[in-house]
Amino acid sequence: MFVLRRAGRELCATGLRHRLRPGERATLDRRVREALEGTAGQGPGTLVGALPFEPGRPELLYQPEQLLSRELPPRETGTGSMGLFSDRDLREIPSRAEYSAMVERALSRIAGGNGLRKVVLSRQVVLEAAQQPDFERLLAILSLDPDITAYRLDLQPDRGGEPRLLMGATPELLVSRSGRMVASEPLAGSIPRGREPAQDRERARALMASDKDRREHAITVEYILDLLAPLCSELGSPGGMGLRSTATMWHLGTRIEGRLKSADAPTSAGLAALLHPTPAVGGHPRDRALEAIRELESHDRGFYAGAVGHVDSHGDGEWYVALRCAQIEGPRITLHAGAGIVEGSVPDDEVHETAAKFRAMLRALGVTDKPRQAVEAG
Ligand SMILES: C=C(O[C@@H]1C=C(C(=O)O)C=C[C@H]1O)C(=O)O
Repeated sequence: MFVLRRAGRELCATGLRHRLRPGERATLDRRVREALEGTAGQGPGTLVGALPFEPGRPELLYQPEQLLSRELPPRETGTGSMGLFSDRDLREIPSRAEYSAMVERALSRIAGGNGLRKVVLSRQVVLEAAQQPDFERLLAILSLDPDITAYRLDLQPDRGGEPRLLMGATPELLVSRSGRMVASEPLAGSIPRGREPAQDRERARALMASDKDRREHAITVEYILDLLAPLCSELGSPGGMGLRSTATMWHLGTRIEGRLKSADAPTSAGLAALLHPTPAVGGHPRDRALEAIRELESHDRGFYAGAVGHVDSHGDGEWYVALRCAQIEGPRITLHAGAGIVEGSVPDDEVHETAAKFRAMLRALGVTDKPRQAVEAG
């Protein structure tokens, strides 16, 4: 099953009819067009799926058996919890001290003058549950935050056995295409929400005023504008940079909108492949950042920080950055979170930022106070 659920709308796909032919990421747009032409008139005219973080790894993209797009009644808002981990423990990989040391190493590289300006480093929280979570319920709880898009992706849609899933609640639009209109809404520069309203407002103000976060943000916006500019006749960010929030985080965000020069421009999947990974999840310059991530991170990102979305036979569709997610394999749940490092980043702050980014999923899973303190401290 594949589900994408956001304010008032849900796209739900079941079954697998045709899997996209594997190939180089640079050929994704062509392969997507071929698949949509080859299956025209048979089954839904849409492919759904995800791109993994690593550009060299195979995508998971397929034509489903059924596709249902429907309006949803206004969402309930609030928070909920599954109470799954009452007496279980949680492991942080790498440990906070090791993550902090990774950030130091990244800062040395940035200062080292090889051109690296930004790198996003991530870490994991691994939970061993007593039982496999109820996926429907987890998605429903994640969907209570009106500022996110909740998603569910079966990682082995054509195989039986123990389910392997990616579920999450992302605040970030990588790219959407509707006819000639293209949009992207990168987020970069973050601070955890405050517990009290006055503290919360103060944090938002501090984020907007932070030179380090503004630089981190600007790198991402410039990168996306540079890549989209050759394809667009009009392109800009009319609203400029502003604050975005989720139930647990403040972010700096910019909505970028453009008009494609030609109807033959890349499909939404092709645009996702062009932009991904942006400096919001990789770094800048892209290849240097990917090299640094491969050397400094010891875990596999899989689909975390990749892109999840859909594309139809007109090329339309939307792709979200696969953030705030958990990979679920039976009772084992792996959460991922990362933070952008630029000159001026403070290792301890990045530890706290990543801890806060785990919160939405940990709360939904109902991790009890003991492990929650371990992750939420600060
Ligand atoms: C990498 C993550 O988030 C990304 C990094 C951000 C930052 O460094 O400020 C902000 C939003 C996301 O683009 C994550 O949530 O794991």
